[in-house]
Amino acid sequence: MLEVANLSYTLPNQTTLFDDISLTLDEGEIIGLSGASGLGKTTFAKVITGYLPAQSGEINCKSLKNKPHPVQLIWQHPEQSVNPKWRLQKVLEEAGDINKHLLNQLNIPFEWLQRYPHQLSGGQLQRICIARCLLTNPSYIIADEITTMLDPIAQAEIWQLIMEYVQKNKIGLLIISHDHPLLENLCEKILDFTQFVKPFEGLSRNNDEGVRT
Ligand SMILES: Nc1ncnc2c1ncn2[C@@H]1O[C@H](COP(=O)(O)OP(=O)(O)OP(=O)(O)O)[C@@H](O)[C@H]1O
Repeated sequence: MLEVANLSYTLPNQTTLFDDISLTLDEGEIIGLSGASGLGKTTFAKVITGYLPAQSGEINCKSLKNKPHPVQLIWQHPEQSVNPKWRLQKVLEEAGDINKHLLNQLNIPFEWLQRYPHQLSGGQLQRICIARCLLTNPSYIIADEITTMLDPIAQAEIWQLIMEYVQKNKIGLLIISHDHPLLENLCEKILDFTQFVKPFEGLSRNNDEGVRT
């Protein structure tokens, strides 16, 4: 089980982004996390996956000190999360030995591996990023707005592939999204990030409709 206890995060300007988050994610469990833009969901994801240090609170799970990290993040913008100068073979090899069966499962033709990132569409490149994540054999995955920029057909295809894989391999999945119908469709429960956020003094944030509050 992945356990997050009393996690808080304060920005360099001393604004507390989120405060006292505690949650658990079991292997095989699928949880949604929603909340308005700018509240700190991506920052929270980066702390859990080790890209940012935990300033206070605790993150516990089996093999947390191992490399690769047992909790892997799939980012919103695939084109920003790969080295544009690397062929996709090198992008994948960074995560582990390339597994042809996995590439087949994700509908990734082997010939794509000789291409550069800009030679794939957004949806195709996101499948490469998902493959890179899965090649690390994660116990938990955080999917941060991973299909927001894709058309509905590419979105449906990606979610079908991920759901099949995580269910078969009992991976815990935290889906961060503004898309409530998607979360209701895929998740056993949905958490509202707003509960972890203290109101800013003298500042405003966007709500889900993009309206300043
Ligand atoms: N290192 C930093 N220095 C200053 N501000 C930061 C830093 N990191 C994040 N922020 C700010 O913290 C806020 C939360 O950002 P974050 O990306 O975590 O929010 P989010 O809830 O994921 O938003 P979205 O739903 O739009 O992706 C933003 O206003 C962002 O500009």
